[in-house]
Amino acid sequence: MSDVKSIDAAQCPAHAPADHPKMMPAKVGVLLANLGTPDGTDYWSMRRYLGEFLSDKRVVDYSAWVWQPLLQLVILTKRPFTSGAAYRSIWNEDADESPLLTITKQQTAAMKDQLKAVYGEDVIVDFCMRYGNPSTEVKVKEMIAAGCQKILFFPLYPHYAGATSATANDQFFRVLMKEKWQPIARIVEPYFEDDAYIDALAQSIETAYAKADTKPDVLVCSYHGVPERYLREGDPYHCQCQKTTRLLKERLGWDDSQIITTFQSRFGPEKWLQPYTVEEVARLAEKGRTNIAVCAPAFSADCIETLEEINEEIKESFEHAGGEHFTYIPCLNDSPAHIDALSGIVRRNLQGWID
Ligand SMILES: C=CC1=C(C)c2cc3[nH]c(cc4nc(cc5[nH]c(cc1n2)c(C)c5CCC(=O)O)C(CCC(=O)O)=C4C)c(C)c3C=C
Ligand SMILES: [Fe+2]
Ligand SMILES: [Fe+2]
Repeated sequence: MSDVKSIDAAQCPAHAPADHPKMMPAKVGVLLANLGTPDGTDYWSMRRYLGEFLSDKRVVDYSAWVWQPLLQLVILTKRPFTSGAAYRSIWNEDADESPLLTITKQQTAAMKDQLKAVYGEDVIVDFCMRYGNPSTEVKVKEMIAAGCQKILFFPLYPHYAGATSATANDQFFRVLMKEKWQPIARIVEPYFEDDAYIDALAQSIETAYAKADTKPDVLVCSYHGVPERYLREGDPYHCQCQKTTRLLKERLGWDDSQIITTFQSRFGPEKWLQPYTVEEVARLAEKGRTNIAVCAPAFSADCIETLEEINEEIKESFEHAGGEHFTYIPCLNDSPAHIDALSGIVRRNLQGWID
């Protein structure tokens, strides 16, 4: 059974008058964090979201003097329309929210169930977003108000990137900076080589291959890109992606001809990590590899970049170049193998705090 050490007002008789702040029984918080998503597909919802996201210097690191006029006067007058249309094509109309939000809620509910079975009521599980809602600030404050004296912060990105994991962590610590009584904090490490994560990916691929009418010639592992310069400046994201593909290849017992690494979602004029997925799938089709599968191991949940970019734009590029069969393999989302992997990572990281 779990045992969270606590202090309460009774242990502090000298300060027990009526105005003593209310002391909750001590809990441990597990806060899952993803990127964020717009509240709606209209121009202003899109502009608010993109404005916050693209003003983050961890994402676009140009000097504000150069970048902000371009962003505010050019990019944010056009992109909210084009991105809004892309989001509309994948929007979860029933819940009136983006798929990323729906799936993150499902993942959180499944994690809550698993961790409650182990730790009972002593662990509180919730999620937050780096941009938009529910914000990191609101969720951290809620956890503190609920008595979380320790918080495990878990950015749901298998691979570390300054533009994702680091900025999520920055935001978490920015919130803690304002607290009189700061909770003890831990950050979960990137899990790109975690056995259970690789196994969950492998299982999803084996299932998709077993269902396919004809076995794909090649599996394209398409990772979200970053500017190539970020790699030269020390960001390990590229190497961690390459390692995931290698481990996946070994786990599947395949050779180099059966699986490749590519990068997608290029933004702006700079050179990004290569090869670009959109070009590589066309090259594959031209070389006669007309039956391909594509998976997206860098995304813990399906989102605009997978459901729209891969399954619409990239598929179109492949078919335009003569490709015949395109299978998109969904992200791990709330699949039992994924939830087991994530829960295992959380349990390892809670050791010493709660047993
Ligand atoms: C402009 C630079 C961008 C960098 C660098 C970048 C890195 C990066 N992003 C993800 C994961 C996601 N990105 C998503 C959407 C998205 N990404 C960018 C730009 C950069 N990303 C934009 C402008 C957008 C919005 C959509 C659009 O207008 O094209 C999402 C999906 C959000 C959703 O609501 O569905 C995810 C997830 C990673 C992993 C990464 C670097 C490693
Ligand atoms: Fe992105
Ligand atoms: Fe590398």
